[in-house]
Amino acid sequence: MCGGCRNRGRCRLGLGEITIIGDAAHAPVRCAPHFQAGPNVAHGGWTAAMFDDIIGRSLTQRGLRTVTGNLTVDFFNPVPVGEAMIVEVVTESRAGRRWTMQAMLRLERDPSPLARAIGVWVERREGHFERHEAAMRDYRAR
Ligand SMILES: CCCCCCCC(=O)SCCNC(=O)CCNC(=O)[C@H](O)C(C)(C)COP(=O)(O)OP(=O)(O)OC[C@H]1O[C@@H](n2cnc3c(N)ncnc32)[C@H](O)[C@@H]1OP(=O)(O)O
Repeated sequence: MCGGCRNRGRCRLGLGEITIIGDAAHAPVRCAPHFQAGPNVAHGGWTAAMFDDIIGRSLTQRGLRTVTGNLTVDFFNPVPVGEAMIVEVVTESRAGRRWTMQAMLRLERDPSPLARAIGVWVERREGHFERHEAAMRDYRAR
């Protein structure tokens, strides 16, 4: 679970446990009603956040300490609210610290993709968060 939900013990995005199989992964997801945009349709930002979290956590579960470098989402069909869906993640390639990842979102019982994400995750250098904290301290002191 991400830092925002860990203390609550519940993923507010509605994302389930990730199963890792080699360099691929899958997870059950369900868009909660508070992320509704159009009638019974998920906000596109939910779909992007869901992909970001699932791909990032799948890498974390593989022992890789990464952050999202970039993320592109293709929206093929409206994503329903409250419906059981599956996200499938594959590793496209690795070059140095850069991992190119792809993921698909589909209904639990239908193979057609609703949305696809492709992006680059970058392995963090040691002290990543400490440098960020220090930069913010400097900024606030200005
Ligand atoms: C457990 C909960 C999991 C939840 C998952 C959620 C994931 C997230 O949302 S993370 C938050 C969003 N992302 C961020 O905040 C990242 C902000 N960016 C940064 O901190 C830095 O730009 C960072 C770490 C990506 C790169 O900085 P730095 O470590 O100095 O690396 P740098 O030397 O510039 O680049 C390293 C490599 O990455 C590549 N790279 C850097 N930035 C990007 C980018 N935006 N896109 C693609 N590639 C990139 C570089 O080209 C370089 O490649 P190569 O080694 O082949 O030359």
